[in-house]
Amino acid sequence: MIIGVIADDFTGASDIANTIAKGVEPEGGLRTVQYLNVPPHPAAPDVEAGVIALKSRSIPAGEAVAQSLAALDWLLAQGCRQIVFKYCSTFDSTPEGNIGPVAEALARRLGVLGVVACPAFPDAGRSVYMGHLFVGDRLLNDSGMEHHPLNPMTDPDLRRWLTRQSTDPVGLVGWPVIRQGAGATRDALAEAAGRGERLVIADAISNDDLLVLAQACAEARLITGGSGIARGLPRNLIRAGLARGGRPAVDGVDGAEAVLVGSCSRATRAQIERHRAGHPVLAVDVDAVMEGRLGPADIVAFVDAHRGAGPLVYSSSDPDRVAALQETYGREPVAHALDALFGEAARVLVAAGTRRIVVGGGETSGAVVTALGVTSFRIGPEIDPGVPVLVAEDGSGLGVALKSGNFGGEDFFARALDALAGAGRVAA
Ligand SMILES: Nc1ncnc2c1ncn2[C@@H]1O[C@H](COP(=O)(O)OP(=O)(O)O)[C@@H](O)[C@H]1O
Ligand SMILES: O=C(O)[C@@H](O)C(=O)COP(=O)(O)O
Repeated sequence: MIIGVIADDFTGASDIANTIAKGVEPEGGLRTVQYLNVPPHPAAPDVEAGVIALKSRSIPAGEAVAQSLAALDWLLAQGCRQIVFKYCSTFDSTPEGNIGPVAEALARRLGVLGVVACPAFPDAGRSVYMGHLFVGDRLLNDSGMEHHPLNPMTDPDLRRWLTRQSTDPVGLVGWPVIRQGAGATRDALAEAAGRGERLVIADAISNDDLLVLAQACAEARLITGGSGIARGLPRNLIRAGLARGGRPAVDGVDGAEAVLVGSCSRATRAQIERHRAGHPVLAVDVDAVMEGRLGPADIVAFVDAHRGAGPLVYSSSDPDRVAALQETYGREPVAHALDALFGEAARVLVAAGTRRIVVGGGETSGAVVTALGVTSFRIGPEIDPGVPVLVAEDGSGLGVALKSGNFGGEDFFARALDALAGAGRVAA
C-alpha cells in the first residue's frame, strides 16, 4: 500500500476512494479498497490505496483523535508513504472539532508542519477562495449547511473556524499563490511551516488548482481535505513509477433493493420528492420512533411489500421540524434512535436477501454499513460526482451506494439502484 486515507465518515470515504480509483486521464487511478474501521488484518498485497472509513466526524474530539491515530498506525504498518485525512467538502465540524484536533494529532505524530487543509470539491460546487468556503454561489453559512442537524456551519471563514479548533497557528495559501503553480505553492507551504503554522488553509476554485496542490504536495507525508485534494495524487505516484495506473472493474450485483434516507439536507429532500413521483415512499414518524411505537420491523414490512418497485424510507425533515424534534427529544437521542432504526432495518433486510442498498446521509450510511458487518468494499463505477458503486469484497454479492447528504442529481436514488444492478457490466 502506497497511500493511506483516514476518512471521518463513510460517505466521505467512498467519495475519496472513488477519486483515487478514478485518478485523472491519461494515467488513471490506483487499486483502491475501502475498509470500514481499522481492519484486524493486513491489506491484500495488491492494494495500492487503502481508505479507512471511520465514523469520527461527530463524536467527542478525544475519541476521534484516538481512532484516527490507530488508523494511522495501521496504514503506516502497511507501508504507506503518504497519508490523507479526509473530511467533508463543507468542512463539517463544530468549534470544538473534530477537524483541527485530528489533523494536528496526525501532523504531530508524523512530525510535520505546513500541512495543507483544503475542502474544495469544484465538481460538487465547493470552492475555497481567500480561505472562504463557497457552495455554488453561496458562502457556506448561507448554503443550507447552517441548518445541519449535527454540525451547523455558521462561519465560511475556514481559517477562523479551524483556529477555534486548533492549538497551533493556522495559515493560508491564497489563490494568487496557487495560480502561480506548484513551485510557488510548495514554497509558500514551507514558509508557513517555518512560521510554525501546522495547518494551512489552501485555496482551490477549479480542478486545475487541485492538481497544482497535489503536485506541490507530492512529497508531503500528510495532506488534509475533501476528496478533491486527492485528484492529482495517483498521477504523482504513477509518474514516479510507484503505481501501475489504469481503471478498476467490479463484479455485478443483483437482487432486491431498498433506499434508506436519514439526511435532512436540501439536496436530499429534493431527491426524495423526485423519487416519490414514481416509486413507493414511506416517511418515518419520528415521534413514533422516539416513543417506541415504530421500529425496524415496520420499515422491513414496507420494503418487502414494495420489492422491485424501488421502495424508499426516510426520516428526513425540513429545518423547522428537525429543530422541533431536537428540542423535544435532544439532538443526540434523535440522531442515535434514527441511525439505529435504519441500521437494524438494513441488517434484517440483507439477512433476508436484499442485495442493493442505497443510503442517503453520512451518519446514516455509517450506521447502516456497520450494522451489515461488511468489512471492505471494492470501488465500482461513479454514479454521480463523489458517489461510486461499492461491492462487498466478501463475495456476498452485496452492492451499496452511500450518498453524502449534499451530493447527487435529483433522480439520484433511482439511478443509483440501476447502477448497482448494472455494476458488473460497467467498468469503473
Ligand atoms: N427528522 C429528523 N430530525 C432530527 N434528526 C434527524 C432526522 N432525520 C435524520 N436525522 C439525523 O440527522 C443526521 C443526518 O446526518 P447524515 O446522515 O450525516 O446526513 P448528511 O449527509 O446530510 O450530513 C443523522 O444522524 C440522522 O439520524
Ligand atoms: O466531502 C464531502 O462532501 C463528502 O465526501 C462527505 O464527507 C459527505 O458527508 P455527509 O454530507 O455527512 O454525507
